[in-house]
Amino acid sequence: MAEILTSAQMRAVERAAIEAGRVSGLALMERAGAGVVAAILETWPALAAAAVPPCAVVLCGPGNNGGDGFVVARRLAARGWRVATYLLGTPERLPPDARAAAEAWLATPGARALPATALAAADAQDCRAGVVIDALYGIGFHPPLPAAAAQMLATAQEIARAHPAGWKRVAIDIPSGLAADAPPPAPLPPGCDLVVTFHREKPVHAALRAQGVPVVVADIGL
Ligand SMILES: NC(=O)C1=CN([C@@H]2O[C@H](COP(=O)(O)OP(=O)(O)OC[C@H]3O[C@@H](n4cnc5c(N)ncnc54)[C@H](O)[C@@H]3O)[C@@H](O)[C@H]2O)[C@@H](O)CC1
Ligand SMILES: [K+]
Repeated sequence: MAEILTSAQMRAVERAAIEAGRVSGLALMERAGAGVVAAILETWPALAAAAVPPCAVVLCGPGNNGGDGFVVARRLAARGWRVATYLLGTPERLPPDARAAAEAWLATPGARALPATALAAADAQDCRAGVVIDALYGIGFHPPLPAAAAQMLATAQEIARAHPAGWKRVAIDIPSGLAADAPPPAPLPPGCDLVVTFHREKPVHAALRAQGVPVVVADIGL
C-alpha cells in the first residue's frame, strides 16, 4: 500500500528539504504547478491537441495553494491557452512564494489577477473547451469554507456544466472545502474531474478515489 502522509507530515517533509538546502519553497511550487499541467495534458490529450486554444479559469486562494494556481496559469498561457485568474484576497497579502508566483504570472503579457467578485459563468461562454482550476485552499484549510470561496466554486460548477463535454474541473492538492486529514462527506459536494496532489496522498485522497474521483500524485522531487 502506498504511503499516506498527513498534512503535518507533508509540511515536515517539505521543511526538511528546504532547511537542508536541497530545494526552495518557490522551486517546489514551480514543480507542483508543472505537475498539475502535466497531469491535465496526460488525462485529456484532446485538450493538448486542440486546434483552437482551450481556456483556463483559475481560482486562486490566499495561500500557497493559490500560488500553485498562478504557476499553472503561467504555464498554460505559455502553451497558448487563454487564461483568466481570479484571486480571493489581494496580491499584497499572499505569502512570499505565492506572491512571487503571482508576480511571475502578472509579468506575462495581458495577464491580470481579477478580484474574486469579478468571476462570472458568462466569462467562459464563448469557450467550448477548457479547465476550471480550483487553487483556493490546500493542506492549510480548516472548515468552514468562507462564503466568498463557496460562491467561486459554485460559479466554477456553472462554467463546467455549460459545456459538459469540453470543460473539466481540476482541484490542486485537495478539492477546496475538504480537510486533508479527514474523510470527505458522502456523497461528495459538487464534483471535480481530477485531483492532483504532491509527493504522497493525504488521508482524504483514498476516500475521494473510493467515490470515483481520479487522483494523480505528482512527484515534486522531495
Ligand atoms: N512552498 C510551499 O509551501 C508549497 C506549498 N504547496 C501548496 O501550498 C498548499 C498549502 O499552502 P498554505 O499552507 O499556504 O495553505 P492553503 O493555501 O491551503 O490555505 C491558505 C490559507 O487559508 C487559510 N485558511 C484555512 N482555513 C480557512 C478558512 N476556513 N477560512 C479562511 N481562511 C482559511 C490558512 O490560514 C492559509 O493561510 C499545499 O496544499 C500545496 O498546494 C506546494 O506548492 C508545494 C510547495
Ligand atoms: K484546492
